Amino acid sequence: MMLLANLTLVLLSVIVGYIVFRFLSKTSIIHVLKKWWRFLGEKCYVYQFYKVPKFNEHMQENQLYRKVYVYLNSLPGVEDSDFTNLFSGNKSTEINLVLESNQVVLDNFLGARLYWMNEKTSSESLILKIRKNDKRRILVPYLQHIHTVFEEIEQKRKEVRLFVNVETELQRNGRWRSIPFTHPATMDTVVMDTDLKNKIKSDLENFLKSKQYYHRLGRVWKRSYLLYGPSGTGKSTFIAAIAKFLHYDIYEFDLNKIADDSDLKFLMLQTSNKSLIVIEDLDRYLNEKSTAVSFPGISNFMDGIFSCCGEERVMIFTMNSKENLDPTIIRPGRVDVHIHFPLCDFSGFKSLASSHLGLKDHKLFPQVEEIFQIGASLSPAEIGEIMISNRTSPSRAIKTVISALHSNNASRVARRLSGNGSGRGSDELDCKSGLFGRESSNPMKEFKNLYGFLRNKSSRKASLDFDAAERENQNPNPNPNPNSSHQS
Ligand SMILES: Nc1ncnc2c1ncn2[C@@H]1O[C@H](COP(=O)(O)OP(=O)(O)OP(=O)(O)O)[C@@H](O)[C@H]1O
Ligand SMILES: [Mg+2]
Repeated sequence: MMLLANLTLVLLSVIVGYIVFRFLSKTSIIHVLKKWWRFLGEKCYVYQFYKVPKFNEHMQENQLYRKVYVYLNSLPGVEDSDFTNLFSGNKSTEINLVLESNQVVLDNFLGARLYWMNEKTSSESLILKIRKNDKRRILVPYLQHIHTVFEEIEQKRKEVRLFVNVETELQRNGRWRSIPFTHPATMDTVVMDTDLKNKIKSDLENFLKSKQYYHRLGRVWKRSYLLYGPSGTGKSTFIAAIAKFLHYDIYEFDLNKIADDSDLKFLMLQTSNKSLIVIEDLDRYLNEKSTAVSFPGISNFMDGIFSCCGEERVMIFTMNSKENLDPTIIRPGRVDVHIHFPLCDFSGFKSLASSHLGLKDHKLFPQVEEIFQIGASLSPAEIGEIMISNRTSPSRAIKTVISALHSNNASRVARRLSGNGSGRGSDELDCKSGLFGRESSNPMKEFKNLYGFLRNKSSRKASLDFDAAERENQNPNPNPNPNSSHQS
């Protein structure tokens, strides 16, 4: 009897507690209590105040004010402030929160609480309130942190531009012409092995944070990527995605419009930092010797030794094939990361079906998988095109992909029978006709192996190679890598 009464009492207290909690959380009482609590807590400390005025005594704008202002308006704490202004941003859907005058916004940094007030009296200024105990420990790193965040925000706001070099005679306006870069590709829209994509993203992010590291090594702060694979596999699209990801301008070098080595150097010196330096189809220039720039000229350019005045460049070179090249052109240090873009396999097909047709599964998928397994393949560009033209009927789209794969397979077998299909050179010839042979019998498996290779063995290689697993297996003693610690 006693036990039952106790149980009822506990149950009743839980119900009452729950109702009170619901009531408090639905009303503002809990916020009022929190505010009082904070107010009482604040009274127990001694504070120091710093004023950041908007203008100096000569009425010139204080750059620090602008940095702090942009930083504060990006803080999640602005949303919690009692009063916040809403403004439309640069893009039509963008809404910015801007702190109202005399509102306080709270920030946390390295375990310390900091209070900012947007003071608008006779002169505008921002006031920082910080506990005296915390001041010595955090003030300097906190101001550096504000500077870094401000730079990141500014970089993201900046319009990305595409620069192309023009012939010498137009020199009076400079050699670069630019337009806003509005390519719609993003890291999300590029079809690629997810692990590999994440690995590349984090490689880029690590690069951005590595200024001190590169300087300590006495190296130019640049990172170079080689994107190679058959036509239509997404190399150029991936460059666009990287530019968006980094918010970097693109400088695309057309080597046919460059007079000689010193002209190349001159153009490089005219690029700005925080930019992508791109040479598309580098293998074509080198193999066909179609440019007036010499081999050492290109090598020096790739080494980044021209970036005397600015840095933070990401260099990207694309190629259809690494074969038939002088290997020194893509040696470690000159090219840091090799990324293979293979033809589609079944998993790539499924990603395209999902993005282009909204299909996660379909009764014809097993049939598609089967034909991929016997070695047929198309480029993502070809499969994507078929899907776009048949997007009103997913079944028709898949059937068309199946017949395209069948005819690819038939021509592959015919080539093999006629003795022309065994070498990689002939695969590349096929690239030009639009129907491709495969560089490996199972590119995605190869991709995954390669990625596994990167994860397990990158610490021993100077350049990351997403296509080196097989070579690595044949060579149990690869060169040790002195620079690997920042790479993975
Ligand atoms: N992996 C992919 N993910 C998404 N779209 C792709 C992919 N590969 C190709 N495409 C689509 O195919 C078209 C051609 O791709 P892209 O120009 O990037 O190929 P590429 O590898 O640069 O070819 P090339 O070697 O001929 O220059 C683009 O419209 C792109 O949207
Ligand atoms: Mg391309």
